[in-house]
Amino acid sequence: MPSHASSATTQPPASDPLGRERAHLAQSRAALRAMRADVESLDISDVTGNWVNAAILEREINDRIKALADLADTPLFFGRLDFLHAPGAALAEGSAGERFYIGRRHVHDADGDPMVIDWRAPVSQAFYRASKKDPQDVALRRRFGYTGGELTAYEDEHLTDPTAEDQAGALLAAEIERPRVGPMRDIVATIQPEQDEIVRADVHGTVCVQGAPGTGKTAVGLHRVAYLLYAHRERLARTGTLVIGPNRSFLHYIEQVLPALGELDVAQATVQDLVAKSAQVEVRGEDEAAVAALKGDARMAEVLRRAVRSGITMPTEACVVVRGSRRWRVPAYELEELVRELMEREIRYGAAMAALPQRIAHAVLVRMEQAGEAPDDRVQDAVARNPAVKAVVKAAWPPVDPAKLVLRLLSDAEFLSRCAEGVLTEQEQALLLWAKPARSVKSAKWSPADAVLIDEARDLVERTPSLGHVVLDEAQDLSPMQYRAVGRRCTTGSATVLGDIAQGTTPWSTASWDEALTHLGKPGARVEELTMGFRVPGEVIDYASRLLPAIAPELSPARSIRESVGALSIRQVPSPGQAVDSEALDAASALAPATPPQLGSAVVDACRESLKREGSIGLIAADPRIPELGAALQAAGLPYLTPGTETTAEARLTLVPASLAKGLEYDYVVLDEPAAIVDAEPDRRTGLRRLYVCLTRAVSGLTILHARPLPEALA
Ligand SMILES: Nc1ncnc2c1ncn2[C@@H]1O[C@H](COP(=O)(O)OP(=O)(O)OP(=O)(O)O)[C@@H](O)[C@H]1O
Repeated sequence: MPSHASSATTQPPASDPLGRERAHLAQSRAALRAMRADVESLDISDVTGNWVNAAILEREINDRIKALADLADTPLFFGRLDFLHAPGAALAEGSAGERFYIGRRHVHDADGDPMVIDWRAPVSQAFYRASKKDPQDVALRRRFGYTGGELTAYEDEHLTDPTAEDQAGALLAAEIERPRVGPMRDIVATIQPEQDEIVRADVHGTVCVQGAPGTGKTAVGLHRVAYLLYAHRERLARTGTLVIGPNRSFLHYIEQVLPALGELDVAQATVQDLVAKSAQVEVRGEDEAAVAALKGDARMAEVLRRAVRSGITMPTEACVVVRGSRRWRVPAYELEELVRELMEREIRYGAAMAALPQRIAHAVLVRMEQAGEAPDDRVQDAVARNPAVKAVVKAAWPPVDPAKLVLRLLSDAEFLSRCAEGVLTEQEQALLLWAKPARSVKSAKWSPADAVLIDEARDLVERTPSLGHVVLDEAQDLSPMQYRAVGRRCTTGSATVLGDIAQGTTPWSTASWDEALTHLGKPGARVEELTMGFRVPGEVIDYASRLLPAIAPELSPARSIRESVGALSIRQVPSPGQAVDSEALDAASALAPATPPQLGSAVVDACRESLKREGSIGLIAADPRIPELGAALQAAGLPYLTPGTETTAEARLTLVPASLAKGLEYDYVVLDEPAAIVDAEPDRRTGLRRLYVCLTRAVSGLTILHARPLPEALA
């Protein structure tokens, strides 16, 4: 079997297979260095005519140099495929019997022959999908283990040999259990078949992924963007890609994954960032839950549609255009017809406003022609700009400022009632109105939900530009109006929607994916389910899943890839004079759910214990308990970070408010007082869902400390 590695001059003997693989790695590294040196030595002085081109080219070259960087602590390839036959003429890279090394990026030698194949190339797909049942012509799949940047082990699967025993699994387990320090890592080496199906799904279709905590939804979404950028580079570079996450600390946690895969140009934002930017208002206010839920209700779209069009007025007088010595008259009934016709067409308000003067001018031109004149396009444009025509347009189809319009809706009861009639009840209308109406757009205390309304109004006036692909993570928390806001940013593109109904913690959280996809404007999109958990140990996920009947009865519990015994520890901290009898505690907590100071010191002890192990530690607690625990950690001399700050080998403990825990993970989690986490939410189901999120953040171990009784299902 020909191999590019075999051309090496210092080839170790066949009796040292690992040595041979290391030699191929060394040669690949040298080839990558040569590729980088080629780019660095490019002289662009005579190909760039002006400084703008030069700047663009220079940026592209710099990006290319960055993309060709050799990551010191990961080897250039993580796998090898030996095919039995020619993979097929349609495959871009590869020929009969050849051996392929699969890695993060493509590396070729001086002759242009591949040393490492990009994991996204068609030929690499077999690395993720081939199985004994369907070997896809793969004779051998080899997975490499590594420490730092050096290969230390390998594991073989002989897919076409029925007598061969599989050893695969240990490296995957080691990869998953590798202690977490720093931001989220890529999973290219160990993407699983069910995940790969989603990663490589067609760019034209929207995919929605329901998955229990830790099933790899975020990882899959990020790898999907990287895959799509590889497969449709030009198109997506033009239209743009965007990853939407729930908050800044989450975005910070995931921000290194795509650059590590060589993708530097993917935008990241929260829904709030996105709409506040386009709405051009400062968000400084908060709505009460009921008000926010109503503002996020899809019915608001109809209210806004009516509001935007509320100023349209039928002309009652003729339009008289004077040109030279002649006067041209378009009667009121004809103007009305033009306005009605535009109203019936489903075009944006602003586009119709721009079309109306041209329509009126056309009516004038028809009259000119009837009178024997031969006006051309320039005359039509001049007529469209005529003050008489402008005056008619301004009165009939007045300009709309989206923020001012929403301000009026929320302050003017009569206007709101006109726009909301038959859509919202009177009580609902009353709920929407500001107690103290704002004077101006600038001084108004806009809430996040208001910004979404303004964004919707803006889109009714002027089409929001669409991106090529949008990944929407933690989607279950979006309101229908937020789904619409995301949907209009991918009207001509596609989306990957990731979420878990059981982790919905907003009052408006998604009840069904079909409904959510309809609001997104992608009805009928494929819904896939991921069921294998990679984060949470079996014992912990089983424990957390006891909450499912109360929080999402339609979902089945996730399975875990690992059964690590002893991963879960539950400790009750009795306070002096307080019975540990749960009935008594229930009665006590109903009155005043105070938490004894002993809990704080037990929590500090648990943190100290966890810090003796390797990896990151998250202390998760109800938001109101954070100041007290922060003080306790400080008093004990334990330095801690806040979410979004990168953990390092020196600073490994993060104090996490329950409201920010979603999407994050730590090797060891110390969970403070579950009852307080439940109580911090407006209703019990949301509280239990928040607790479910917090219980499922640990990779290796979870310690729960409580003084108050645990919620029933967990007791
Ligand atoms: N195929 C895989 N190989 C190795 N690790 C994986 C794999 N899939 C997922 N993981 C790891 O499992 C952990 C959980 O993944 P991820 O955060 O994507 O899950 P999630 O479904 O988004 O979880 P949550 O619902 O809690 O947000 C991460 O550390 C991720 O790197």
